[in-house]
Amino acid sequence: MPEHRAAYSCSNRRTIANRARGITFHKFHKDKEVRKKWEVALRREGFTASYSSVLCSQHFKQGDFDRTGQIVRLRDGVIPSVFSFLVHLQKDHSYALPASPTTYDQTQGSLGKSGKSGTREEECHGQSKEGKDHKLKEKLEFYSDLQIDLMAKQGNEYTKDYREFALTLHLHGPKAYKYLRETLHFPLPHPHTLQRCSVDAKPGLNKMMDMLERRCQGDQAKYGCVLLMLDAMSIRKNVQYNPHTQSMSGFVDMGDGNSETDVATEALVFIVVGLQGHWKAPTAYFLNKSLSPKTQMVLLSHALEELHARAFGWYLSSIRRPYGVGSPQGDCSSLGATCSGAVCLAQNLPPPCDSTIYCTGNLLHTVQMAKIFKDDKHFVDMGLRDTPSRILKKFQSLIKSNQGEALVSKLKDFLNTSFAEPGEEIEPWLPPDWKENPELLSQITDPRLKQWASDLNHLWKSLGRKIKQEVKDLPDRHSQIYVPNAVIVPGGRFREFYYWDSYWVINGLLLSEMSSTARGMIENFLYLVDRYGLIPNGGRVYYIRRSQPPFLTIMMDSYMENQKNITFLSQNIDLLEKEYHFWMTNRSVIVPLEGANYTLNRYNVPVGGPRPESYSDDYELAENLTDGQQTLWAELKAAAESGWDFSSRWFSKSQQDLKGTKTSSVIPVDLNAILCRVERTLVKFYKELKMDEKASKFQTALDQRIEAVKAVLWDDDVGVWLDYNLDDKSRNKEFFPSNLIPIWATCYNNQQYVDKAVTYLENNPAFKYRNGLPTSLKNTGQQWDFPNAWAPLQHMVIEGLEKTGSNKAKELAFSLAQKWVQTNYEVYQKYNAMFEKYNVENDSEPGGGGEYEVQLGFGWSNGVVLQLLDLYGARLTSSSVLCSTVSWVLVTLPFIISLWT
Ligand SMILES: OC[C@H]1O[C@H](O[C@H]2O[C@H](CO)[C@@H](O)[C@H](O)[C@H]2O)[C@H](O)[C@@H](O)[C@@H]1O
Repeated sequence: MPEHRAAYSCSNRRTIANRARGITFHKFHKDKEVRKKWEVALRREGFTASYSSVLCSQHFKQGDFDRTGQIVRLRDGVIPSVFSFLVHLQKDHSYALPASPTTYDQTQGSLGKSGKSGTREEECHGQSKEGKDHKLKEKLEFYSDLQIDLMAKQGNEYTKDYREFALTLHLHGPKAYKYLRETLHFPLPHPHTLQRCSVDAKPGLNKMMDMLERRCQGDQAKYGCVLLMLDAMSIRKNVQYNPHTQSMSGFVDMGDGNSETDVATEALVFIVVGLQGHWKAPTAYFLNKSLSPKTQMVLLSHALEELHARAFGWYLSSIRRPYGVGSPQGDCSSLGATCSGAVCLAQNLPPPCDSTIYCTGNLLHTVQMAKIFKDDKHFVDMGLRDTPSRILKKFQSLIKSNQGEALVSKLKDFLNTSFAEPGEEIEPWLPPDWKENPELLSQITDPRLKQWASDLNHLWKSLGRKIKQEVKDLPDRHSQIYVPNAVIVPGGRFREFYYWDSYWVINGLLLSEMSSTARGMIENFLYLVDRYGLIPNGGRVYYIRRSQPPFLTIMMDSYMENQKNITFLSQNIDLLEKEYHFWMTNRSVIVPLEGANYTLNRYNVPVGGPRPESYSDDYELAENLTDGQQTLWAELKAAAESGWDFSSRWFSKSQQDLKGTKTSSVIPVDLNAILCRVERTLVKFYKELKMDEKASKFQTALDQRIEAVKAVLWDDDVGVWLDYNLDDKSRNKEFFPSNLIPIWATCYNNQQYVDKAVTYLENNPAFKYRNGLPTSLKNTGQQWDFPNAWAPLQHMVIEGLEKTGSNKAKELAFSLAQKWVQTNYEVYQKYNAMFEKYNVENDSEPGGGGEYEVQLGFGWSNGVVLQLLDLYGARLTSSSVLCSTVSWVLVTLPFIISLWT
């Protein structure tokens, strides 16, 4: 009767050679109970020993044998314990790489409960799950780059790679393996043969990562969006000698090459699960003994970094912790996650956008950190000359074959050949509604100001841009976001539209009688709300997950005041409301104060990674932080969302510099004032549209906000509105022009607030500067601080004061307008240019500081000057009264002298 070797992967036979090596063969024990134990020890599903089943002596420990007699016998009751299991057989017992389809399904289930998986999946690609067959097909596709090699295999020899592939495929999906082998007749080894193959399944990262990376490059949509699972489980102490690899296993092994003497009692397994496409891949495992939560976190962040470096887009990590080790809450919070109980879902922040060229990945990191361009924005504004996946492939091979100095020079060549210069995707655009002599010019008395206003009117032509059709056709080759209508850009490095800048641009355009251009820009914003649910900071993909101060409804108000186009309003009112809801859903927070709860808004951008357009600055700023890098980067983005990037306004009390930026802890006066004005405008719009229910809904929202602004932001001692800090539970007493924006927004219900605030301004040292109202009184070197002054802030303060009805306020308003116009005019005379910001301290100088050179152009500065000339055209002068007297004397002196002589 033939013998059956019962042990998995055992190839020993009764041969002379084996007998010479001392290998003996042993029948299964007669005793039922002992026999059962042997069967279990074999880990063969459904296996029952028959009379002919045998085990060779290599599956027993030395001490299991009684060698006293002539025949080598097994001692009574011993159980075989030495096996070289393939990893997929280890799963039920110890350190298995969880590869069965059930693991995947369970994962889906647990995520489903938390409500995260579905949401992420939809957010990522918006598709639903597919059927079983499709799953199988996908598994096969997953390996498609290896199929050609397989079909080409000749002869009986299986190469190492080939064996590794076969083992990995079998591990990954036995059904797929069977299908390939039996239905498609791939020359794959029989699963039994496979059992004899040794596999390099050592702890640490395995080759799956490489395969995934290849897959991801080929199909970013399907493979770029992944979930990283970390599973920790207890294992039985089990030290074994593996004759195939001639090594011992069972000790602590972190895959770092260090030999440990402790026996492993725990296994950590990392599995990458495709959120789109139903695939999963075990990518790493570690054997350890009571791993500290901190080390677990280190391993997890390495795994995340690995994904990041290999250009995987979105990822979440789900952590199942072993019982009784550490506090899940503490561990998860270091990753910015929230947990409950022993199971927690750590959500890694999404990157600024999904592009593995413009927003995440090794290419972005390498180019920006090589500092090839003076301004990081240069690289992320370049278009691609080829598909993203081909460009990434080229980059990978460049990296592989070049290091050190050679890399930078090769990178430059690569950028020259694979990328287009910034701006090639847009063309200059002459606004068709541009007019030589808008009515506004005739209202300006000072001839020099009149000429200047005419120059500014001409500037619209140089700031007009139309996005080329190719951006619409091949969006993934451009960082520029497609919008249907041409735009007026700020200028300089800002080659795309900016959200809040456009409010002052549109106001200026309306004064220049260019209402079609203004309307086109508003339509673009409506299109963006419709498409993305928010208006991005600016017209680039790297701005897509953050916005800017919400001016859309107020822009529409400017347009409506000018054009009275009720049809346009009624066609788009829903989108105005949709944008409002974005802010209320994603940027609101409940502020508990003195026993009441108030709903107010803040800037908050839960998005990870450095800002792509300022990558190296952000990266270096956070470089020495042991934890909290992601948090700092998110806070910097929130500051950018405020439009005040950067400012002492967002610094925390304990750290008064850029590293201390904690924007999301601040309830900003200006944001809430702007939303007050949005709510008031929506009430007005709905009344005009005779939609009373909606009007009263927004009236209620407005009333509630006015109450909340009063309770939380009004400070009766200081006599003005102040930012409220959620961490310190206190108001920031520093001067900022934003403290006065509620006047502009009419976000109060009692005139006495205005009177007090006017007195506050009049007595504030900030008011004394002859070149305008500074952004703050702190000189931090940041651009939204002293000594810089910005057009939008001057405008909101001046227009607010002007409309209060108080004479004192109107006087202050005019005085500020005169200072601002004069400063801008003097700088214009000196540099023949308009700037984005100005210096209140030094005469005739633009502003400075911050992370980039001061820019010329400049959209909002032009718009604000035109607005002030419209408001006070008959009174404003190009120089101060003293200066104008002197210049009058100088002009008229020769005439006087001639009369005299
Ligand atoms: O590149 C750095 C930052 O540049 C922009 O901010 C500044 O310019 C914008 C356009 O004029 C303006 O809206 C903003 O208030 C300025 O601080 C950009 O908006 C930022 O997101 C970007 O990080």
